[in-house]
Amino acid sequence: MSVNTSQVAADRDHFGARLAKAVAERGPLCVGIDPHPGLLDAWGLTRDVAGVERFARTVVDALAGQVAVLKPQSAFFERYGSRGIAVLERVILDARAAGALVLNDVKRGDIGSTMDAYAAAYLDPASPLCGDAMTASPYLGFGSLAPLLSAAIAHGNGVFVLGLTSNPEGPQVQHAVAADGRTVAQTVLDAVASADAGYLPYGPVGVVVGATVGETGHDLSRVNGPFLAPGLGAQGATADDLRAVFGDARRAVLPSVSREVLRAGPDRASLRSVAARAADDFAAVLA
Ligand SMILES: O=c1ccn([C@@H]2O[C@H](COP(=O)(O)O)[C@@H](O)[C@H]2O)c(=O)[nH]1
Repeated sequence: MSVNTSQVAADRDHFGARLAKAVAERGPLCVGIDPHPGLLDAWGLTRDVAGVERFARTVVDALAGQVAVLKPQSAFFERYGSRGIAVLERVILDARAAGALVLNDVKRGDIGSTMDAYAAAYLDPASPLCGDAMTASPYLGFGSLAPLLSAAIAHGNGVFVLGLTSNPEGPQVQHAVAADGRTVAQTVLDAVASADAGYLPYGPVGVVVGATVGETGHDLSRVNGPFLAPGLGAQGATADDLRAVFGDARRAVLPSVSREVLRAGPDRASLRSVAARAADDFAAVLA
């Protein structure tokens, strides 16, 4: 696919370089901010927007100065309408101000002209919802993501494209074989590899590969972008699974954990210590 690289943000590094720096300084960990109703209960918070706000601001307060990436799961904020979105805006602002990169987990995918609007919403610094990166679905065709990729490059931000997702239903679509004999997921991995060609240490277009997927036989070796690896902890995968899933590609893996860390709250010191231990465990496997 072709992406307009002529407008690369001149004032800061591209996302791959920013992510590599954050991981080098803070360790390989992305913590999800997923205010599940059950977690609100466990934290002694109300199941409403006030509870979500207290929850999310506690996570930011505890972890934004420590972990490389925070990943708010947009659905948990959207469910409360405009007041939930206002909380999300504040989370993005505060987390970035404290030094964490923010990955908006929104999994957007639509026709190209609508993707222009999603690009403006999540990747253009003029938007209050702009973070450092967003998640996107390539299942309307990888080419439909072109507006996101162009905007990401223009603004020094990133996009994580769903490749091999952590859920058990994923293989039904992602392992299906396309007309050229490759699996659907392999076509996504190869398209990501093309989009990131030439970048050092890796490019701004990442791919989601769940730590739960096992050894699928997909070729990850040509991908020159970061891998986001959810599925650790609550979904059953462990640090050791990263070695089996990613093999030699594991230098570029960003492990992502939500519930397993969030269960340590609301005590901030406990959140910090569980996150620090997770980052150390992952670093040992990914070295
Ligand atoms: O393949 C995918 C893509 C995204 N996710 C998201 O990550 C977190 C996982 O939460 P846990 O509590 O650590 O299970 C959640 O926000 C998902 O929407 C994923 O799990 N798998």
